[in-house]
Amino acid sequence: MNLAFLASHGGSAARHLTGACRAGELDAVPVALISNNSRSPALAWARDAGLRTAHLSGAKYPDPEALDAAILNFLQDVGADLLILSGYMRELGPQVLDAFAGRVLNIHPSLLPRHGGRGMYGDRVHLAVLEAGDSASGATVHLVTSGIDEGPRLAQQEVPVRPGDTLETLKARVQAIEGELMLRAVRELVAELRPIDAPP
Ligand SMILES: Nc1nc2c(c(=O)[nH]1)N[C@@H](CN(C=O)c1ccc(C(=O)N[C@@H](CCC(=O)O)C(=O)O)cc1)CN2
Ligand SMILES: NCC(=O)N[C@@H]1O[C@H](COP(=O)([O-])[O-])[C@@H](O)[C@H]1O
Repeated sequence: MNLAFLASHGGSAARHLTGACRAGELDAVPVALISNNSRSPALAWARDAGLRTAHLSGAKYPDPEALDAAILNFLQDVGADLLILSGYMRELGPQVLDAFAGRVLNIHPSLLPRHGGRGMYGDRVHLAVLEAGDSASGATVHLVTSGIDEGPRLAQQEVPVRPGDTLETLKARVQAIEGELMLRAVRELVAELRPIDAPP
Protein backbone atom coordinates (compact mmCIF):
# COMPACT_ATOMS: atom_id res chain seq x y z
CA MET A 1 0.00 0.00 0.00
CA ASN A 2 1.80 3.13 -1.26
CA LEU A 3 1.20 6.37 0.66
CA ALA A 4 1.42 9.81 -0.96
CA PHE A 5 1.25 13.01 1.06
CA LEU A 6 0.00 16.53 0.26
CA ALA A 7 1.32 19.27 2.53
CA SER A 8 1.48 23.09 2.46
CA HIS A 9 3.80 23.71 5.43
CA GLY A 10 5.54 21.35 7.94
CA GLY A 11 3.95 18.04 6.98
CA SER A 12 3.90 16.81 10.59
CA ALA A 13 1.45 13.95 9.94
CA ALA A 14 3.51 12.84 6.91
CA ARG A 15 6.63 12.70 9.06
CA HIS A 16 4.83 10.73 11.78
CA LEU A 17 3.43 8.17 9.33
CA THR A 18 6.75 7.78 7.52
CA GLY A 19 8.47 7.14 10.84
CA ALA A 20 5.85 4.52 11.70
CA CYS A 21 6.24 2.78 8.31
CA ARG A 22 10.05 2.67 8.69
CA ALA A 23 9.74 1.39 12.26
CA GLY A 24 7.49 -1.45 11.08
CA GLU A 25 4.48 0.00 12.97
CA LEU A 26 2.46 0.59 9.80
CA ASP A 27 2.23 -1.88 6.90
CA ALA A 28 2.57 0.70 4.12
CA VAL A 29 5.24 2.44 2.01
CA PRO A 30 5.63 6.25 1.91
CA VAL A 31 6.46 7.04 -1.72
CA ALA A 32 5.86 10.75 -2.44
CA LEU A 33 4.96 14.23 -1.24
CA ILE A 34 3.30 17.06 -3.17
CA SER A 35 3.32 20.67 -1.96
CA ASN A 36 1.71 23.81 -3.31
CA ASN A 37 4.42 25.77 -1.48
CA SER A 38 7.94 25.55 -2.97
CA ARG A 39 9.45 26.75 0.31
CA SER A 40 7.52 24.33 2.56
CA PRO A 41 9.67 22.53 5.18
CA ALA A 42 7.65 19.40 4.25
CA LEU A 43 9.12 19.41 0.71
CA ALA A 44 12.70 19.70 2.03
CA TRP A 45 12.06 16.94 4.60
CA ALA A 46 10.56 14.62 1.93
CA ARG A 47 13.56 15.06 -0.37
CA ASP A 48 15.92 14.19 2.50
CA ALA A 49 13.71 11.23 3.41
CA GLY A 50 14.09 9.84 -0.13
CA LEU A 51 10.47 10.37 -1.20
CA ARG A 52 9.53 11.48 -4.73
CA THR A 53 8.50 15.13 -4.53
CA ALA A 54 6.60 17.64 -6.65
CA HIS A 55 5.79 21.35 -6.29
CA LEU A 56 2.35 21.68 -7.89
CA SER A 57 0.58 24.98 -7.30
CA GLY A 58 -1.87 27.50 -8.69
CA ALA A 59 1.12 29.64 -9.66
CA LYS A 60 2.37 26.84 -11.99
CA TYR A 61 -1.16 25.79 -13.08
CA PRO A 62 -3.52 28.82 -12.91
CA ASP A 63 -6.31 26.69 -14.40
CA PRO A 64 -7.71 24.57 -11.49
CA GLU A 65 -8.54 21.75 -13.93
CA ALA A 66 -4.94 21.66 -15.15
CA LEU A 67 -3.62 21.65 -11.56
CA ASP A 68 -6.01 18.81 -10.67
CA ALA A 69 -4.77 16.82 -13.71
CA ALA A 70 -1.11 17.49 -12.87
CA ILE A 71 -1.62 16.25 -9.29
CA LEU A 72 -3.44 13.14 -10.59
CA ASN A 73 -0.73 12.39 -13.18
CA PHE A 74 2.02 12.63 -10.56
CA LEU A 75 0.10 10.41 -8.11
CA GLN A 76 -0.45 7.75 -10.79
CA ASP A 77 3.21 8.04 -11.84
CA VAL A 78 4.43 7.28 -8.30
CA GLY A 79 1.91 4.44 -7.90
CA ALA A 80 0.00 6.01 -4.99
CA ASP A 81 -2.75 3.92 -3.37
CA LEU A 82 -3.70 6.18 -0.43
CA LEU A 83 -3.51 9.99 -0.12
CA ILE A 84 -2.83 11.71 3.19
CA LEU A 85 -3.55 15.45 3.52
CA SER A 86 -0.99 16.64 6.04
CA GLY A 87 -1.80 20.31 6.57
CA TYR A 88 -2.72 20.79 2.89
CA MET A 89 -4.42 24.15 2.58
CA ARG A 90 -5.89 23.91 -0.92
CA GLU A 91 -9.07 22.33 -2.21
CA LEU A 92 -8.58 18.93 -3.91
CA GLY A 93 -10.26 18.73 -7.31
CA PRO A 94 -12.76 16.27 -8.82
CA GLN A 95 -10.26 14.32 -10.96
CA VAL A 96 -8.13 13.33 -7.95
CA LEU A 97 -11.19 12.73 -5.75
CA ASP A 98 -12.81 10.47 -8.37
CA ALA A 99 -9.63 8.47 -8.99
CA PHE A 100 -8.97 8.03 -5.23
CA ALA A 101 -12.55 7.82 -3.91
CA GLY A 102 -12.51 6.40 -0.35
CA ARG A 103 -8.68 6.57 -0.29
CA VAL A 104 -8.03 10.22 0.72
CA LEU A 105 -7.71 11.16 4.41
CA ASN A 106 -7.41 14.57 6.01
CA ILE A 107 -6.66 15.68 9.57
CA HIS A 108 -8.40 18.82 10.86
CA PRO A 109 -7.51 20.46 14.21
CA SER A 110 -11.00 20.64 15.71
CA LEU A 111 -13.91 18.39 16.72
CA LEU A 112 -15.70 18.44 13.34
CA PRO A 113 -18.34 19.45 12.46
CA ARG A 114 -17.44 22.34 14.77
CA HIS A 115 -15.01 24.93 13.32
CA GLY A 116 -14.63 23.36 9.87
CA GLY A 117 -15.21 24.42 6.28
CA ARG A 118 -13.78 27.02 3.92
CA GLY A 119 -11.64 29.59 5.70
CA MET A 120 -11.12 27.26 8.68
CA TYR A 121 -7.51 26.12 8.65
CA GLY A 122 -4.41 26.25 10.88
CA ASP A 123 -4.36 28.95 13.58
CA ARG A 124 -7.78 30.25 12.50
CA VAL A 125 -9.34 27.06 13.86
CA HIS A 126 -7.77 27.33 17.30
CA LEU A 127 -8.67 31.04 17.52
CA ALA A 128 -12.29 30.18 16.66
CA VAL A 129 -12.35 27.56 19.45
CA LEU A 130 -11.00 30.10 21.97
CA GLU A 131 -13.37 32.85 20.79
CA ALA A 132 -16.33 30.47 21.06
CA GLY A 133 -15.36 29.66 24.64
CA ASP A 134 -15.44 25.92 23.95
CA SER A 135 -14.40 23.73 26.91
CA ALA A 136 -12.96 21.07 24.62
CA SER A 137 -11.22 20.88 21.27
CA GLY A 138 -9.28 18.15 19.50
CA ALA A 139 -8.59 16.71 16.07
CA THR A 140 -10.58 14.81 13.47
CA VAL A 141 -9.51 12.46 10.67
CA HIS A 142 -12.03 12.21 7.86
CA LEU A 143 -12.33 10.85 4.35
CA VAL A 144 -12.02 13.70 1.85
CA THR A 145 -14.96 14.47 -0.41
CA SER A 146 -15.75 17.45 -2.64
CA GLY A 147 -17.23 19.52 0.23
CA ILE A 148 -14.54 21.00 2.55
CA ASP A 149 -14.41 19.00 5.85
CA GLU A 150 -17.73 17.28 5.02
CA GLY A 151 -16.39 13.77 4.43
CA PRO A 152 -17.22 10.80 6.75
CA ARG A 153 -15.31 10.99 10.03
CA LEU A 154 -13.00 8.04 10.73
CA ALA A 155 -11.36 9.08 14.02
CA GLN A 156 -11.63 11.89 16.53
CA GLN A 157 -9.88 12.69 19.83
CA GLU A 158 -10.75 15.35 22.37
CA VAL A 159 -8.43 17.58 24.43
CA PRO A 160 -9.45 20.03 27.15
CA VAL A 161 -9.40 23.79 26.62
CA ARG A 162 -7.90 25.12 29.85
CA PRO A 163 -8.51 28.52 31.48
CA GLY A 164 -5.87 30.98 30.22
CA ASP A 165 -5.17 28.97 27.08
CA THR A 166 -3.57 30.94 24.26
CA LEU A 167 -3.39 30.13 20.55
CA GLU A 168 0.04 28.56 21.12
CA THR A 169 -0.87 26.45 24.19
CA LEU A 170 -4.06 25.11 22.61
CA LYS A 171 -2.39 24.44 19.23
CA ALA A 172 0.46 22.55 20.93
CA ARG A 173 -2.03 20.39 22.88
CA VAL A 174 -3.99 19.54 19.71
CA GLN A 175 -0.93 18.94 17.52
CA ALA A 176 0.49 16.59 20.19
CA ILE A 177 -2.31 14.09 19.47
CA GLU A 178 -2.57 14.46 15.67
CA GLY A 179 0.20 12.07 14.59
CA GLU A 180 -1.07 9.04 16.52
CA LEU A 181 -4.70 9.82 15.61
CA MET A 182 -3.82 9.84 11.89
CA LEU A 183 -1.71 6.68 12.33
CA ARG A 184 -4.62 4.86 13.92
CA ALA A 185 -7.02 5.88 11.13
CA VAL A 186 -4.55 4.95 8.37
CA ARG A 187 -3.78 1.58 9.98
CA GLU A 188 -7.53 0.76 10.08
CA LEU A 189 -8.13 1.88 6.48
CA VAL A 190 -5.10 -0.06 5.20
CA ALA A 191 -6.40 -3.20 6.94
CA GLU A 192 -9.85 -2.60 5.40
CA LEU A 193 -8.47 -2.07 1.89
CA ARG A 194 -5.86 -4.83 2.13
CA PRO A 195 -8.04 -7.89 1.29
CA ILE A 196 -9.21 -6.30 -1.97
CA ASP A 197 -5.61 -5.55 -2.95
CA ALA A 198 -4.17 -8.97 -1.98
CA PRO A 199 -2.34 -10.48 -5.00
CA PRO A 200 -4.34 -13.28 -6.66
N1 LIG B 1 -12.12 18.67 -1.76
C1 LIG B 1 -11.56 18.89 -0.55
N2 LIG B 1 -10.34 19.44 -0.48
C2 LIG B 1 -9.77 19.64 0.74
C3 LIG B 1 -10.47 19.29 1.95
C4 LIG B 1 -11.76 18.67 1.84
O1 LIG B 1 -12.39 18.31 2.86
N3 LIG B 1 -12.26 18.49 0.57
N4 LIG B 1 -9.91 19.54 3.21
C5 LIG B 1 -8.85 20.53 3.18
C6 LIG B 1 -8.15 20.72 4.49
N5 LIG B 1 -8.81 21.76 5.25
C7 LIG B 1 -9.38 21.45 6.43
O2 LIG B 1 -9.10 20.40 7.04
C8 LIG B 1 -8.91 23.09 4.74
C9 LIG B 1 -7.88 23.58 3.98
C10 LIG B 1 -7.98 24.88 3.45
C11 LIG B 1 -9.09 25.66 3.67
C12 LIG B 1 -9.19 27.04 3.06
O3 LIG B 1 -10.14 27.76 3.29
N6 LIG B 1 -8.15 27.40 2.25
C13 LIG B 1 -8.13 28.72 1.66
C14 LIG B 1 -6.72 29.00 1.15
C15 LIG B 1 -5.72 28.98 2.28
C16 LIG B 1 -4.27 29.05 1.82
O4 LIG B 1 -3.99 28.93 0.66
O5 LIG B 1 -3.40 29.21 2.69
C17 LIG B 1 -9.09 28.76 0.46
O6 LIG B 1 -9.27 27.70 -0.18
O7 LIG B 1 -9.55 29.87 0.18
C18 LIG B 1 -10.13 25.15 4.43
C19 LIG B 1 -10.03 23.86 4.99
C20 LIG B 1 -7.83 20.28 2.08
N7 LIG B 1 -8.52 20.17 0.82
N1 LIG C 1 -7.64 22.50 7.68
C1 LIG C 1 -6.44 21.83 7.62
C2 LIG C 1 -5.64 22.24 8.83
O1 LIG C 1 -5.89 23.26 9.40
N2 LIG C 1 -4.69 21.36 9.17
C3 LIG C 1 -3.87 21.60 10.31
O2 LIG C 1 -2.75 22.37 9.93
C4 LIG C 1 -1.65 22.01 10.78
C5 LIG C 1 -0.48 21.72 9.86
O3 LIG C 1 0.66 21.60 10.61
P1 LIG C 1 2.02 21.14 9.86
O4 LIG C 1 2.19 22.03 8.68
O5 LIG C 1 3.08 21.33 10.93
O6 LIG C 1 1.84 19.70 9.49
C6 LIG C 1 -2.07 20.77 11.58
O7 LIG C 1 -2.39 21.13 12.91
C7 LIG C 1 -3.33 20.31 10.87
O8 LIG C 1 -4.31 19.74 11.72
